[in-house]
Amino acid sequence: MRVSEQTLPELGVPVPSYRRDDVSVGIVHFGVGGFHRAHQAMYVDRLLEQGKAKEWGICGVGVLPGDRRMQEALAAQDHLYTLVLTHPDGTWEPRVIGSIVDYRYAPDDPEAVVELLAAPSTRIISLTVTEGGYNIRHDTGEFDVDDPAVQHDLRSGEPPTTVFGLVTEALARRRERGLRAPTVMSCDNIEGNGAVARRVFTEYARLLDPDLAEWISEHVRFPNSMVDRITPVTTDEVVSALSERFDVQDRWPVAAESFTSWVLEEAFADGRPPLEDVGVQIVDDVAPYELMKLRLLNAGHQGLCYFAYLMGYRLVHEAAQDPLLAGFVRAYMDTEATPTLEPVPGIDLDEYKTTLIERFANPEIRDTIARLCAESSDRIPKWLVPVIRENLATGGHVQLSAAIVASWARYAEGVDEQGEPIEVVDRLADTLVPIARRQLTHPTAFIENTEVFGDLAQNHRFVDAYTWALDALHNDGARATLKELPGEPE
Ligand SMILES: NC(=O)c1ccc[n+]([C@@H]2O[C@H](COP(=O)([O-])OP(=O)(O)OC[C@H]3O[C@@H](n4cnc5c(N)ncnc54)[C@H](O)[C@@H]3O)[C@@H](O)[C@H]2O)c1
Ligand SMILES: O=P(O)(O)OC[C@@H](O)[C@@H](O)[C@H](O)[C@H](O)CO
Repeated sequence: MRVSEQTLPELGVPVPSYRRDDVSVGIVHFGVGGFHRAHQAMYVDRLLEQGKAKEWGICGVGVLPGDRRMQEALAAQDHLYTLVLTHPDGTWEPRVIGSIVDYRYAPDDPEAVVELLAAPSTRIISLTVTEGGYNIRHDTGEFDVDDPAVQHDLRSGEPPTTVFGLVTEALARRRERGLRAPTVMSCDNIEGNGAVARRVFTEYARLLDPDLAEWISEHVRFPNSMVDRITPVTTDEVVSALSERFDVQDRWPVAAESFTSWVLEEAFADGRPPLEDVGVQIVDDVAPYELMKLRLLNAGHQGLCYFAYLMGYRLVHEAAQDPLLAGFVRAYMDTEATPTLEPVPGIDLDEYKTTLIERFANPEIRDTIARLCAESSDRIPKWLVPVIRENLATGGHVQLSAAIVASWARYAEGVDEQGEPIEVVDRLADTLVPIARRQLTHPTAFIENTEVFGDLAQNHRFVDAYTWALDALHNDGARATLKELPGEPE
Protein backbone atom coordinates (compact mmCIF):
# COMPACT_ATOMS: atom_id res chain seq x y z
CA MET A 1 0.00 0.00 0.00
CA ARG A 2 1.33 3.45 -0.95
CA VAL A 3 2.05 5.99 1.77
CA SER A 4 -0.32 8.96 1.65
CA GLU A 5 -2.65 10.91 3.93
CA GLN A 6 -5.55 8.91 2.56
CA THR A 7 -4.02 5.48 3.15
CA LEU A 8 -2.78 6.22 6.69
CA PRO A 9 -5.67 4.41 8.44
CA GLU A 10 -5.01 1.27 6.42
CA LEU A 11 -1.24 1.07 6.66
CA GLY A 12 -0.22 -1.79 8.91
CA VAL A 13 2.57 0.17 10.63
CA PRO A 14 2.44 2.96 13.24
CA VAL A 15 1.32 6.24 11.68
CA PRO A 16 0.56 9.75 12.98
CA SER A 17 -2.54 9.72 15.13
CA TYR A 18 -2.66 13.53 15.16
CA ARG A 19 -4.51 15.59 12.53
CA ARG A 20 -1.88 17.01 10.20
CA ASP A 21 -4.35 19.66 9.01
CA ASP A 22 -3.98 21.26 12.43
CA VAL A 23 -0.19 21.47 12.16
CA SER A 24 1.22 24.79 10.93
CA VAL A 25 4.75 25.57 9.79
CA GLY A 26 7.01 27.00 12.50
CA ILE A 27 10.30 25.48 11.33
CA VAL A 28 11.78 25.88 7.86
CA HIS A 29 14.51 23.34 7.26
CA PHE A 30 17.27 23.49 4.62
CA GLY A 31 18.78 20.13 3.60
CA VAL A 32 16.03 17.55 3.99
CA GLY A 33 18.14 14.46 3.49
CA GLY A 34 18.33 11.17 5.34
CA PHE A 35 19.52 12.60 8.63
CA HIS A 36 16.94 15.36 9.11
CA ARG A 37 14.18 12.87 8.39
CA ALA A 38 15.62 10.36 10.89
CA HIS A 39 16.35 12.89 13.61
CA GLN A 40 14.81 16.38 13.97
CA ALA A 41 11.64 15.53 12.05
CA MET A 42 11.26 12.38 14.18
CA TYR A 43 11.54 14.41 17.42
CA VAL A 44 8.89 16.89 16.22
CA ASP A 45 6.70 13.96 15.17
CA ARG A 46 7.00 12.55 18.70
CA LEU A 47 5.87 15.88 20.14
CA LEU A 48 2.92 16.05 17.76
CA GLU A 49 2.00 12.53 18.81
CA GLN A 50 1.84 13.82 22.40
CA GLY A 51 -0.56 16.56 21.26
CA LYS A 52 2.12 19.26 21.53
CA ALA A 53 3.99 21.60 19.15
CA LYS A 54 1.21 22.01 16.58
CA GLU A 55 2.70 25.37 15.59
CA TRP A 56 6.10 23.75 14.98
CA GLY A 57 5.45 21.78 11.81
CA ILE A 58 8.30 21.63 9.33
CA CYS A 59 8.56 22.95 5.77
CA GLY A 60 11.60 21.55 3.98
CA VAL A 61 13.57 23.61 1.49
CA GLY A 62 15.98 22.30 -1.13
CA VAL A 63 18.34 24.58 -3.03
CA LEU A 64 20.48 22.12 -5.00
CA PRO A 65 19.47 20.32 -8.23
CA GLY A 66 19.61 16.98 -6.38
CA ASP A 67 16.79 18.16 -4.11
CA ARG A 68 14.25 18.10 -6.92
CA ARG A 69 13.92 14.35 -6.33
CA MET A 70 13.08 14.86 -2.67
CA GLN A 71 10.47 17.46 -3.54
CA GLU A 72 8.81 15.05 -5.97
CA ALA A 73 9.00 12.05 -3.65
CA LEU A 74 7.51 13.93 -0.71
CA ALA A 75 4.87 15.74 -2.77
CA ALA A 76 3.67 12.39 -4.14
CA GLN A 77 2.90 11.17 -0.64
CA ASP A 78 1.60 14.28 1.13
CA HIS A 79 5.07 14.84 2.63
CA LEU A 80 4.75 11.64 4.65
CA TYR A 81 7.56 9.09 4.70
CA THR A 82 8.56 6.02 6.64
CA LEU A 83 11.38 5.97 9.15
CA VAL A 84 12.64 2.44 9.81
CA LEU A 85 14.71 1.88 12.94
CA THR A 86 16.98 -1.10 12.43
CA HIS A 87 17.80 -2.92 15.66
CA PRO A 88 20.97 -5.04 15.96
CA ASP A 89 18.87 -8.22 16.50
CA GLY A 90 17.35 -7.86 13.03
CA THR A 91 14.07 -6.31 14.15
CA TRP A 92 12.79 -3.46 11.99
CA GLU A 93 10.61 -0.78 13.56
CA PRO A 94 8.87 1.30 10.88
CA ARG A 95 6.78 4.40 11.55
CA VAL A 96 5.28 6.93 9.20
CA ILE A 97 6.47 10.42 10.16
CA GLY A 98 4.05 13.34 9.74
CA SER A 99 5.93 16.40 10.98
CA ILE A 100 7.08 17.58 7.55
CA VAL A 101 3.96 19.25 6.21
CA ASP A 102 5.36 21.08 3.19
CA TYR A 103 8.44 21.19 0.98
CA ARG A 104 9.73 23.86 -1.41
CA TYR A 105 12.31 23.42 -4.11
CA ALA A 106 13.75 26.95 -3.95
CA PRO A 107 14.74 27.39 -7.64
CA ASP A 108 11.05 26.99 -8.58
CA ASP A 109 10.04 30.08 -6.62
CA PRO A 110 12.77 31.73 -4.56
CA GLU A 111 10.53 34.69 -3.72
CA ALA A 112 7.99 32.39 -2.04
CA VAL A 113 10.79 30.80 -0.01
CA VAL A 114 12.07 34.21 1.10
CA GLU A 115 8.56 35.22 2.16
CA LEU A 116 8.11 31.96 4.06
CA LEU A 117 11.40 32.58 5.87
CA ALA A 118 10.34 36.16 6.59
CA ALA A 119 6.89 35.18 7.91
CA PRO A 120 6.45 35.79 11.66
CA SER A 121 5.12 32.24 12.01
CA THR A 122 8.54 30.88 10.99
CA ARG A 123 10.39 30.98 14.29
CA ILE A 124 13.18 28.50 13.62
CA ILE A 125 15.26 28.11 10.46
CA SER A 126 17.18 24.86 10.77
CA LEU A 127 19.97 23.39 8.69
CA THR A 128 21.57 20.08 7.77
CA VAL A 129 23.41 21.30 4.70
CA THR A 130 26.55 19.18 5.34
CA GLU A 131 29.92 20.39 6.58
CA GLY A 132 30.71 21.88 3.16
CA GLY A 133 27.45 23.83 3.13
CA TYR A 134 28.84 26.51 5.47
CA ASN A 135 31.32 27.62 2.83
CA ILE A 136 34.22 28.04 5.23
CA ARG A 137 37.82 28.11 4.01
CA HIS A 138 39.78 25.47 5.93
CA ASP A 139 43.00 27.46 5.90
CA THR A 140 41.63 30.76 7.27
CA GLY A 141 38.40 29.64 8.92
CA GLU A 142 36.73 32.55 7.09
CA PHE A 143 33.59 32.59 4.97
CA ASP A 144 34.61 31.96 1.35
CA VAL A 145 33.33 35.06 -0.47
CA ASP A 146 34.84 33.89 -3.74
CA ASP A 147 32.49 30.92 -4.01
CA PRO A 148 30.70 31.37 -7.38
CA ALA A 149 27.21 30.77 -5.98
CA VAL A 150 27.83 33.29 -3.21
CA GLN A 151 29.19 35.77 -5.75
CA HIS A 152 26.05 35.26 -7.83
CA ASP A 153 23.80 36.00 -4.87
CA LEU A 154 25.80 39.03 -3.80
CA ARG A 155 26.29 40.67 -7.17
CA SER A 156 23.84 39.49 -9.83
CA GLY A 157 20.72 41.31 -8.69
CA GLU A 158 18.82 38.10 -9.51
CA PRO A 159 16.82 36.15 -6.91
CA PRO A 160 19.03 34.37 -4.37
CA THR A 161 20.00 30.75 -4.93
CA THR A 162 22.01 29.85 -1.82
CA VAL A 163 20.94 29.31 1.75
CA PHE A 164 22.91 32.47 2.61
CA GLY A 165 21.17 34.59 0.00
CA LEU A 166 17.68 33.31 0.80
CA VAL A 167 17.96 33.56 4.59
CA THR A 168 19.69 36.96 4.57
CA GLU A 169 17.10 38.47 2.24
CA ALA A 170 14.38 37.20 4.59
CA LEU A 171 16.18 38.61 7.63
CA ALA A 172 16.49 41.98 5.86
CA ARG A 173 12.72 41.98 5.25
CA ARG A 174 12.01 41.10 8.87
CA ARG A 175 14.18 43.96 10.03
CA GLU A 176 12.49 46.41 7.64
CA ARG A 177 9.06 45.20 8.74
CA GLY A 178 9.89 45.46 12.45
CA LEU A 179 9.38 41.71 12.97
CA ARG A 180 11.13 39.50 15.48
CA ALA A 181 14.30 37.69 14.52
CA PRO A 182 14.16 33.90 14.24
CA THR A 183 16.55 31.24 15.52
CA VAL A 184 18.97 29.71 13.02
CA MET A 185 19.63 26.20 14.26
CA SER A 186 22.47 24.21 12.68
CA CYS A 187 22.26 20.45 13.11
CA ASP A 188 25.40 19.66 11.14
CA ASN A 189 28.44 17.79 12.42
CA ILE A 190 30.61 20.84 12.91
CA GLU A 191 32.39 21.88 16.07
CA GLY A 192 30.56 24.94 17.38
CA ASN A 193 27.95 24.53 14.65
CA GLY A 194 25.87 27.40 16.02
CA ALA A 195 28.87 29.70 16.25
CA VAL A 196 29.90 28.76 12.72
CA ALA A 197 26.39 29.46 11.43
CA ARG A 198 26.45 32.82 13.21
CA ARG A 199 29.77 33.66 11.59
CA VAL A 200 28.81 32.74 8.03
CA PHE A 201 25.39 34.40 8.04
CA THR A 202 26.66 37.64 9.61
CA GLU A 203 29.71 37.72 7.33
CA TYR A 204 27.49 37.27 4.29
CA ALA A 205 25.10 39.98 5.51
CA ARG A 206 27.99 42.36 6.21
CA LEU A 207 28.95 42.17 2.53
CA LEU A 208 25.48 43.45 1.67
CA ASP A 209 24.70 45.82 4.50
CA PRO A 210 26.74 46.28 7.69
CA ASP A 211 23.66 47.49 9.61
CA LEU A 212 21.83 44.28 8.75
CA ALA A 213 24.82 42.27 9.98
CA GLU A 214 24.65 44.22 13.23
CA TRP A 215 20.93 43.50 13.58
CA ILE A 216 21.51 39.78 12.92
CA SER A 217 24.29 39.55 15.42
CA GLU A 218 22.17 41.29 18.05
CA HIS A 219 18.82 39.56 17.49
CA VAL A 220 19.16 36.19 15.72
CA ARG A 221 20.16 33.30 18.00
CA PHE A 222 22.30 30.41 16.77
CA PRO A 223 22.21 27.50 19.25
CA ASN A 224 25.04 24.98 19.20
CA SER A 225 24.06 21.34 19.16
CA MET A 226 25.35 17.81 19.21
CA VAL A 227 23.31 15.54 16.96
CA ASP A 228 23.72 11.81 16.66
CA ARG A 229 22.04 9.00 14.78
CA ILE A 230 23.84 6.94 12.14
CA THR A 231 21.72 7.31 9.02
CA PRO A 232 22.98 5.65 5.84
CA VAL A 233 21.90 6.62 2.36
CA THR A 234 18.57 4.91 1.57
CA THR A 235 19.14 1.88 -0.66
CA ASP A 236 16.79 0.13 -3.10
CA GLU A 237 16.97 -2.85 -0.70
CA VAL A 238 15.35 -0.77 2.06
CA VAL A 239 12.60 0.36 -0.31
CA SER A 240 11.83 -3.20 -1.42
CA ALA A 241 12.19 -4.80 2.04
CA LEU A 242 9.72 -2.25 3.43
CA SER A 243 7.29 -3.21 0.74
CA GLU A 244 7.83 -6.98 1.14
CA ARG A 245 7.94 -7.15 4.93
CA PHE A 246 5.36 -4.48 5.81
CA ASP A 247 3.41 -3.89 2.60
CA VAL A 248 4.43 -0.23 2.72
CA GLN A 249 5.29 1.35 -0.60
CA ASP A 250 7.31 4.45 0.03
CA ARG A 251 9.22 6.33 -2.70
CA TRP A 252 11.92 7.44 -0.31
CA PRO A 253 11.88 5.93 3.17
CA VAL A 254 14.82 6.33 5.51
CA ALA A 255 16.43 3.64 7.64
CA ALA A 256 18.59 4.49 10.65
CA GLU A 257 19.97 2.95 13.80
CA SER A 258 17.68 2.92 16.83
CA PHE A 259 20.19 4.93 18.90
CA THR A 260 19.52 8.66 18.84
CA SER A 261 20.81 11.66 20.73
CA TRP A 262 20.43 15.44 20.56
CA VAL A 263 22.03 17.86 22.97
CA LEU A 264 20.91 21.41 22.27
CA GLU A 265 21.96 24.76 23.64
CA GLU A 266 19.21 26.84 25.25
CA ALA A 267 19.58 29.80 22.88
CA PHE A 268 16.38 30.62 20.98
CA ALA A 269 15.20 33.99 19.71
CA ASP A 270 11.48 33.35 19.52
CA GLY A 271 10.57 30.21 21.45
CA ARG A 272 11.10 26.55 20.67
CA PRO A 273 9.19 23.29 20.78
CA PRO A 274 9.31 21.53 24.17
CA LEU A 275 11.93 19.12 22.87
CA GLU A 276 12.97 18.07 26.37
CA ASP A 277 9.62 16.20 26.53
CA VAL A 278 10.83 13.80 23.83
CA GLY A 279 14.35 13.08 25.01
CA VAL A 280 16.36 16.09 23.80
CA GLN A 281 18.89 17.28 26.37
CA ILE A 282 18.70 21.07 26.65
CA VAL A 283 21.89 22.47 28.16
CA ASP A 284 23.74 25.74 28.63
CA ASP A 285 27.00 24.48 27.15
CA VAL A 286 27.08 21.90 24.37
CA ALA A 287 30.84 22.07 23.75
CA PRO A 288 31.90 18.97 25.76
CA TYR A 289 29.22 16.82 24.08
CA GLU A 290 30.09 18.09 20.61
CA LEU A 291 33.80 17.48 21.04
CA MET A 292 33.15 13.99 22.37
CA LYS A 293 30.92 13.07 19.45
CA LEU A 294 32.90 14.66 16.62
CA ARG A 295 36.31 13.47 17.80
CA LEU A 296 35.25 9.96 18.81
CA LEU A 297 32.40 9.00 16.49
CA ASN A 298 32.98 11.09 13.37
CA ALA A 299 36.77 11.10 13.44
CA GLY A 300 36.53 7.41 14.44
CA HIS A 301 34.54 6.82 11.25
CA GLN A 302 37.40 8.46 9.36
CA GLY A 303 39.87 6.20 11.18
CA LEU A 304 37.93 3.22 9.98
CA CYS A 305 36.88 4.03 6.46
CA TYR A 306 40.04 4.54 4.34
CA PHE A 307 41.93 1.63 5.86
CA ALA A 308 38.79 -0.49 5.55
CA TYR A 309 38.27 0.42 1.89
CA LEU A 310 41.89 -0.39 1.06
CA MET A 311 41.49 -3.72 2.88
CA GLY A 312 38.54 -4.55 0.63
CA TYR A 313 35.61 -3.78 2.95
CA ARG A 314 32.58 -2.02 1.51
CA LEU A 315 30.18 -2.18 4.50
CA VAL A 316 30.90 -0.45 7.80
CA HIS A 317 29.71 -3.27 10.08
CA GLU A 318 31.96 -5.82 8.38
CA ALA A 319 34.95 -3.53 8.82
CA ALA A 320 34.07 -2.77 12.45
CA GLN A 321 33.89 -6.48 13.17
CA ASP A 322 37.52 -6.90 12.05
CA PRO A 323 39.49 -6.87 15.35
CA LEU A 324 42.45 -5.16 13.72
CA LEU A 325 40.34 -2.22 12.53
CA ALA A 326 38.23 -2.06 15.70
CA GLY A 327 41.43 -2.13 17.78
CA PHE A 328 42.98 0.66 15.71
CA VAL A 329 39.93 2.89 16.01
CA ARG A 330 39.64 2.26 19.73
CA ALA A 331 43.35 2.99 20.22
CA TYR A 332 42.93 6.29 18.33
CA MET A 333 39.98 7.14 20.56
CA ASP A 334 41.83 6.29 23.77
CA THR A 335 45.28 7.67 23.16
CA GLU A 336 44.71 10.63 20.85
CA ALA A 337 41.09 11.81 20.90
CA THR A 338 40.20 11.35 24.58
CA PRO A 339 43.06 13.49 25.96
CA THR A 340 41.67 16.43 23.95
CA LEU A 341 38.15 16.15 25.40
CA GLU A 342 36.62 18.07 28.27
CA PRO A 343 34.79 16.17 31.03
CA VAL A 344 31.32 15.39 29.69
CA PRO A 345 28.56 15.74 32.32
CA GLY A 346 26.71 12.47 32.86
CA ILE A 347 28.73 10.44 30.34
CA ASP A 348 31.07 7.53 31.06
CA LEU A 349 33.54 7.94 28.20
CA ASP A 350 34.78 4.34 28.32
CA GLU A 351 31.27 3.06 27.98
CA TYR A 352 30.56 5.60 25.22
CA LYS A 353 33.56 4.39 23.20
CA THR A 354 32.63 0.74 23.66
CA THR A 355 29.08 1.52 22.51
CA LEU A 356 30.43 3.36 19.45
CA ILE A 357 32.32 0.30 18.23
CA GLU A 358 29.17 -1.78 18.84
CA ARG A 359 27.10 0.74 16.86
CA PHE A 360 29.57 0.66 13.98
CA ALA A 361 29.39 -3.15 14.03
CA ASN A 362 25.57 -3.30 13.92
CA PRO A 363 24.89 -5.52 10.86
CA GLU A 364 21.37 -4.16 10.38
CA ILE A 365 22.45 -0.60 9.57
CA ARG A 366 24.33 -1.62 6.44
CA ASP A 367 26.09 1.74 6.32
CA THR A 368 28.60 1.96 3.49
CA ILE A 369 32.31 2.67 3.62
CA ALA A 370 31.72 4.86 0.54
CA ARG A 371 29.44 7.21 2.52
CA LEU A 372 32.10 7.68 5.17
CA CYS A 373 34.87 8.17 2.58
CA ALA A 374 33.00 10.95 0.76
CA GLU A 375 33.78 14.67 1.09
CA SER A 376 36.84 13.93 3.22
CA SER A 377 38.23 17.40 2.63
CA ASP A 378 35.26 18.79 4.53
CA ARG A 379 35.52 16.24 7.32
CA ILE A 380 39.19 15.62 8.17
CA PRO A 381 39.95 19.35 8.71
CA LYS A 382 36.86 19.75 10.92
CA TRP A 383 37.13 16.59 13.05
CA LEU A 384 40.67 15.19 13.01
CA VAL A 385 43.02 18.12 12.33
CA PRO A 386 41.90 19.88 15.55
CA VAL A 387 42.81 16.72 17.52
CA ILE A 388 46.23 16.64 15.84
CA ARG A 389 46.88 20.32 16.50
CA GLU A 390 45.94 20.03 20.15
CA ASN A 391 48.15 17.00 20.67
CA LEU A 392 51.05 18.68 18.90
CA ALA A 393 50.65 21.69 21.17
CA THR A 394 50.49 19.64 24.38
CA GLY A 395 53.06 16.98 23.49
CA GLY A 396 50.34 14.34 23.09
CA HIS A 397 50.42 11.38 20.68
CA VAL A 398 49.75 11.92 16.96
CA GLN A 399 50.92 8.64 15.45
CA LEU A 400 47.46 7.17 14.88
CA SER A 401 45.88 10.42 13.66
CA ALA A 402 48.81 10.79 11.26
CA ALA A 403 48.13 7.26 10.02
CA ILE A 404 44.48 8.17 9.44
CA VAL A 405 45.51 11.19 7.35
CA ALA A 406 47.97 8.96 5.46
CA SER A 407 45.20 6.41 4.81
CA TRP A 408 43.11 9.20 3.28
CA ALA A 409 46.08 10.36 1.20
CA ARG A 410 46.63 6.80 -0.04
CA TYR A 411 42.91 6.40 -0.81
CA ALA A 412 42.90 9.75 -2.66
CA GLU A 413 45.36 8.33 -5.18
CA GLY A 414 42.22 6.81 -6.67
CA VAL A 415 43.57 3.30 -7.15
CA ASP A 416 43.15 0.46 -4.64
CA GLU A 417 45.63 -2.20 -3.57
CA GLN A 418 44.48 -4.45 -6.40
CA GLY A 419 45.02 -1.71 -8.99
CA GLU A 420 41.28 -1.10 -9.36
CA PRO A 421 40.02 2.51 -9.63
CA ILE A 422 38.52 4.18 -6.55
CA GLU A 423 35.78 6.74 -7.12
CA VAL A 424 36.96 9.65 -4.99
CA VAL A 425 33.84 11.66 -4.11
CA ASP A 426 35.04 15.02 -2.91
CA ARG A 427 34.34 18.55 -4.10
CA LEU A 428 38.12 19.01 -4.21
CA ALA A 429 38.74 15.70 -6.02
CA ASP A 430 40.09 17.38 -9.14
CA THR A 431 42.92 18.91 -7.16
CA LEU A 432 43.34 16.25 -4.47
CA VAL A 433 43.76 13.20 -6.70
CA PRO A 434 46.63 14.65 -8.80
CA ILE A 435 48.31 15.90 -5.61
CA ALA A 436 47.95 12.46 -3.99
CA ARG A 437 49.51 10.82 -7.05
CA ARG A 438 52.56 13.06 -6.70
CA GLN A 439 53.27 11.60 -3.26
CA LEU A 440 54.78 8.49 -4.83
CA THR A 441 57.86 10.62 -5.47
CA HIS A 442 57.22 13.46 -3.01
CA PRO A 443 55.84 11.94 0.23
CA THR A 444 54.54 15.16 1.83
CA ALA A 445 52.79 16.46 -1.32
CA PHE A 446 49.29 15.79 0.08
CA ILE A 447 49.72 17.46 3.46
CA GLU A 448 51.47 20.45 1.88
CA ASN A 449 48.06 21.39 0.50
CA THR A 450 47.57 24.35 2.85
CA GLU A 451 43.98 24.84 1.73
CA VAL A 452 43.13 21.67 3.65
CA PHE A 453 45.90 21.25 6.22
CA GLY A 454 47.11 24.79 6.95
CA ASP A 455 50.72 24.60 8.12
CA LEU A 456 50.62 21.00 9.41
CA ALA A 457 53.39 19.96 6.99
CA GLN A 458 55.76 22.27 8.90
CA ASN A 459 55.57 20.12 12.02
CA HIS A 460 58.32 17.53 12.06
CA ARG A 461 56.73 15.28 14.65
CA PHE A 462 53.57 15.02 12.56
CA VAL A 463 55.46 14.69 9.28
CA ASP A 464 57.62 11.83 10.64
CA ALA A 465 54.57 9.85 11.78
CA TYR A 466 52.71 10.62 8.56
CA THR A 467 55.50 9.68 6.16
CA TRP A 468 56.13 6.45 8.08
CA ALA A 469 52.48 5.44 7.68
CA LEU A 470 52.28 6.50 4.03
CA ASP A 471 55.41 4.59 3.23
CA ALA A 472 54.06 1.49 4.98
CA LEU A 473 50.76 1.82 3.10
CA HIS A 474 52.62 1.99 -0.22
CA ASN A 475 55.06 -0.80 0.51
CA ASP A 476 53.14 -3.22 2.73
CA GLY A 477 49.45 -2.35 2.31
CA ALA A 478 46.73 -1.32 4.75
CA ARG A 479 46.46 -4.53 6.80
CA ALA A 480 50.20 -4.81 7.37
CA THR A 481 50.40 -1.10 8.28
CA LEU A 482 47.72 -1.51 10.93
CA LYS A 483 49.56 -4.49 12.39
CA GLU A 484 52.63 -2.29 12.88
CA LEU A 485 50.67 0.41 14.69
CA PRO A 486 49.76 0.27 18.38
CA GLY A 487 46.20 -1.08 18.55
CA GLU A 488 43.92 -2.78 20.99
CA PRO A 489 42.84 -6.04 19.36
CA GLU A 490 39.82 -7.43 21.18
N1 LIG B 1 23.75 10.79 8.11
C1 LIG B 1 24.13 10.80 9.37
O1 LIG B 1 24.40 9.75 9.97
C2 LIG B 1 24.25 12.10 10.12
C3 LIG B 1 24.27 12.07 11.52
C4 LIG B 1 24.47 13.25 12.23
C5 LIG B 1 24.55 14.45 11.56
N2 LIG B 1 24.49 14.46 10.21
C6 LIG B 1 24.61 15.79 9.56
O2 LIG B 1 23.65 15.93 8.54
C7 LIG B 1 24.28 16.27 7.31
C8 LIG B 1 23.47 15.71 6.17
O3 LIG B 1 23.49 14.31 6.24
P1 LIG B 1 22.45 13.45 5.43
O4 LIG B 1 22.76 12.03 5.76
O5 LIG B 1 21.09 13.96 5.62
O6 LIG B 1 22.93 13.75 3.93
P2 LIG B 1 22.04 13.79 2.60
O7 LIG B 1 23.02 13.75 1.50
O8 LIG B 1 20.95 12.81 2.68
O9 LIG B 1 21.36 15.24 2.64
C9 LIG B 1 22.12 16.41 2.56
C10 LIG B 1 21.23 17.59 2.24
O10 LIG B 1 22.01 18.76 2.34
C11 LIG B 1 21.82 19.52 1.16
N3 LIG B 1 23.02 20.29 0.86
C12 LIG B 1 24.27 19.83 0.63
N4 LIG B 1 25.10 20.85 0.37
C13 LIG B 1 24.35 21.99 0.44
C14 LIG B 1 24.63 23.36 0.25
N5 LIG B 1 25.85 23.77 -0.07
N6 LIG B 1 23.63 24.24 0.42
C15 LIG B 1 22.38 23.82 0.74
N7 LIG B 1 22.05 22.53 0.90
C16 LIG B 1 23.03 21.63 0.76
C17 LIG B 1 21.53 18.51 0.07
O11 LIG B 1 20.93 19.11 -1.03
C18 LIG B 1 20.64 17.55 0.83
O12 LIG B 1 19.33 18.04 0.89
C19 LIG B 1 25.69 15.69 7.45
O13 LIG B 1 26.61 16.30 6.61
C20 LIG B 1 25.98 15.92 8.90
O14 LIG B 1 26.50 17.21 9.12
C21 LIG B 1 24.33 13.32 9.47
O1 LIG C 1 27.35 12.88 7.73
P1 LIG C 1 28.70 13.46 7.82
O2 LIG C 1 29.23 13.96 6.56
O3 LIG C 1 28.79 14.54 8.86
O4 LIG C 1 29.69 12.32 8.36
C1 LIG C 1 29.65 10.95 8.08
C2 LIG C 1 29.40 10.14 9.34
O5 LIG C 1 30.50 10.16 10.20
C3 LIG C 1 28.20 10.70 10.08
O6 LIG C 1 27.12 10.85 9.22
C4 LIG C 1 27.78 9.80 11.24
O7 LIG C 1 27.16 8.65 10.75
C5 LIG C 1 26.82 10.54 12.14
O8 LIG C 1 27.39 11.74 12.54
C6 LIG C 1 26.35 9.74 13.31
O9 LIG C 1 25.58 10.54 14.15
